[in-house]
Amino acid sequence: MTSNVPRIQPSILAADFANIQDEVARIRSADGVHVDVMDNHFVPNLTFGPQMVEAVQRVSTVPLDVHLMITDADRWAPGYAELGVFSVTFHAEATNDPVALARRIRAIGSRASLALKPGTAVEPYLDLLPEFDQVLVMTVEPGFGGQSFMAEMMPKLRTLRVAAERHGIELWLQVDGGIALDTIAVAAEAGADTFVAGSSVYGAADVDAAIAGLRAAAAHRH
Ligand SMILES: O=C(CO)[C@@H](O)[C@H](O)COP(=O)(O)O
Ligand SMILES: [Fe+2]
Repeated sequence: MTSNVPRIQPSILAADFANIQDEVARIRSADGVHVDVMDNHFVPNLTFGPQMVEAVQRVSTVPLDVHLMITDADRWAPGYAELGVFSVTFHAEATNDPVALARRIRAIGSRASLALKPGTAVEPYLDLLPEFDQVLVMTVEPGFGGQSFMAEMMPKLRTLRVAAERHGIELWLQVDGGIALDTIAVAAEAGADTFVAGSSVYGAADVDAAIAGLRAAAAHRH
């Protein structure tokens, strides 16, 4: 995945599941593909498991950014790293030991990413940031695409950006939920550099134009 910012990662949650190979090919101009794994327990929705992630990995020309919305991440997340995906995101609310899990994911060879639900404070994690490659600040309640962007999450991004600079680390700051042309600049200005976009990309008539438009709107603020 390019380390050039801003990075745009369309979410295949908004794609046509009956046509997934073409849907993944359609976003080849993006910086990655975001794959939302949901288990009907951590969130009230059910999507894919490792078999589907492996299939997407086989046909994708862009790196896979796997977002695990599952309980018991300590048990299941390493298996996704073993598929060879670029990045594995697990939720802070779903692990007993985020540092140990991040170390396992990194040792297997994927980037380790920590996600925070809207109600989860960022402060307890600030001293641990060097253990992670990315932090995902959710800007909707996880579970569904097509929800409204929560601008009140922006202080978390600012806090994370300052803390990453204090640590002197290259931490990717990802936002997920309601990212569109009218919200991406706000998130970029608050410090995000990596943007998940489901409906605003897959719902567009011209997917390449949507990706380019998002990139331009976010770049404006960097
Ligand atoms: O993780 C999630 C939802 O829980 C996301 O990745 C959604 O897929 C984003 O969809 P949009 O809000 O961009 O439509
Ligand atoms: Fe997601």
